[in-house]
Amino acid sequence: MAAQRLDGKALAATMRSEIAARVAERARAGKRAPGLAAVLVGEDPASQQYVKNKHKACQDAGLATTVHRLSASTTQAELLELVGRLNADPAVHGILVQLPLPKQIDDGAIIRAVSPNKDVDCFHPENVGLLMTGYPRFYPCTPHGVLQLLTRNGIALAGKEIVVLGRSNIVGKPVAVMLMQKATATNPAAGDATVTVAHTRTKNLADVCRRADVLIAAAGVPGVITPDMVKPGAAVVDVGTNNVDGRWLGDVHKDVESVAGWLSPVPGGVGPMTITMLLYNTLDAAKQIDG
Ligand SMILES: Nc1nc2c(c(=O)[nH]1)N[C@@H](CN(C=O)c1ccc(C(=O)N[C@@H](CCC(=O)O)C(=O)O)cc1)CN2
Repeated sequence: MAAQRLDGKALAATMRSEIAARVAERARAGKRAPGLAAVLVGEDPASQQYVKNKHKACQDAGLATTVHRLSASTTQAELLELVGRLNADPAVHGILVQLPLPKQIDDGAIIRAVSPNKDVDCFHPENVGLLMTGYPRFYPCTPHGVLQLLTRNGIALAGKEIVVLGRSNIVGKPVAVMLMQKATATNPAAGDATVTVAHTRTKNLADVCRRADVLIAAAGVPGVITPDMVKPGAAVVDVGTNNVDGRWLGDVHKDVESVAGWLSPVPGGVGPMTITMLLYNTLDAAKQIDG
């Protein structure tokens, strides 16, 4: 039997209208529109597309959004100067610097320069620390999108065996932390699950993955999860967005469809949720800053 679809496009549309309604409510109360400043350095085609999609999603939901496009030869000092101006601008509640950055720029220095109060990507070490210790200021967008996709489809996580394939700072590490954390009133996006983090050096990777009730594939390797690595009926979330010859391919092989109980597609799964959770965080930042 074919897996049920974890439809990120449909859930993103629902959540974006919920966000738009809350933005409209704030406008009726005389509050300033939540403002997002996106910074794009260079001409990487995928990054250009992501920023364009983020900008449009913000506009559609009634957020105030600006895109700052800088040339590929921008220096670190020039980028720091722009980030400093955005930090000081009261109309900007959220700042996102699209990654990856060109080689001459130290992305860690830029991430640390964004005000933690406006860090809607949740990449700043202060926000990572708050997330890790169970007092999140923001939730990182892709991990939060994964949790929403699972929980809003009725997939219970508490006590489940979850395997995360991938250990990046953007996805693997934070999604593992969120999935294992105890759910509390101050930390509702938490899974209460038993989590194993696997990666390219993991021994017996297929055996480890097959233990999972929920498998999160975030390795960035097209088709790396094959049907023999999946427990029958498991929920499989594909975080991979690999552009191969102009086509978007996930980390999950298409034949997994016949083994899994639930499967998120690529495109149309986690990607649209990542953008939605950015809108969610920008609204949240506006609430935290303006009330
Ligand atoms: N500052 C950030 N940089 C990067 C992040 C991030 O969260 N913040 N994540 C990734 C890229 N990313 C968001 O920026 C992202 C990747 C993919 C998608 C997406 O919607 N993918 C589509 C397929 C592509 C398409 O149709 O255009 C999908 O899966 O349906 C959105 C955002 C690295 N950099």
